[in-house]
Amino acid sequence: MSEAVAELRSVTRSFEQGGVRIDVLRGVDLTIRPGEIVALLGPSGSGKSTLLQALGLLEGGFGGEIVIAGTPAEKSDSKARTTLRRDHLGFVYQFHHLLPDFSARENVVLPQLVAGTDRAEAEARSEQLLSALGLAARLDHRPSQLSGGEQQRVAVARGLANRPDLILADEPTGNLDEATSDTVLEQLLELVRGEGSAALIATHNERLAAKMDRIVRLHEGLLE
Ligand SMILES: Nc1ncnc2c1ncn2[C@@H]1O[C@H](COP(=O)(O)OP(=O)(O)OP(=O)(O)O)[C@@H](O)[C@H]1O
Repeated sequence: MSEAVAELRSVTRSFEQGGVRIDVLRGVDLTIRPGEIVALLGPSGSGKSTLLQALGLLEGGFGGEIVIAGTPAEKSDSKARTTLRRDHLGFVYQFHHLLPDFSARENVVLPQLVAGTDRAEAEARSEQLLSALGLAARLDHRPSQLSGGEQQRVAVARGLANRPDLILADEPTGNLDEATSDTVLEQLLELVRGEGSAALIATHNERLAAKMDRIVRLHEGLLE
């Protein structure tokens, strides 16, 4: 059996607001295997973003165990978490957060340079990913010169740029119209499968979730 790319064991997270405590995650267990594409479903406010944040290693405050590529993250210091994130994780958000002053190509090149890839290789990788997403003619456009669906595709390319073992996607097509959302998600799934990455993709959309390998649902703080 190959090692899990990520594991949550009895993960908890509570928030306190106005003296009221909400237990958002109440003991979540989840194992994601290499190459597995998992849909994370649950109503608004059920904790999907919170669960993705547990795996994203940027936020604290979680109980239980979070294991990325065999390394228990809660026992790692912030430098080690940054390394884990850089070496194993890729992120795609609902709103693209592209750098407005950089071209599509540069937005995909930059995270690779940060990770130590040389520029020629990073540029080739960016062109390959953006072309696979139908953006070969948009490499030098800035985000403001791209449509919403095109911007989101650049964000997908950026999330995949460093060949992560696990993509964490929070409503990656949530701000797009239905037809565009379907196209972008299909392309995301095809690319992720082609690359052999695993993915955890939060969505409200059952139809899109059905195209993934497995569905997990958040209900009252637990996965079912
Ligand atoms: N920083 C915070 N402080 C207080 N409460 C929070 C915080 N972050 C999240 N919550 C609460 O935790 C619950 C789960 O939020 P979360 O964003 O994880 O849900 P979600 O399933 O992703 O929702 P949506 O589908 O609407 O994006 C919500 O009730 C939210 O108000």
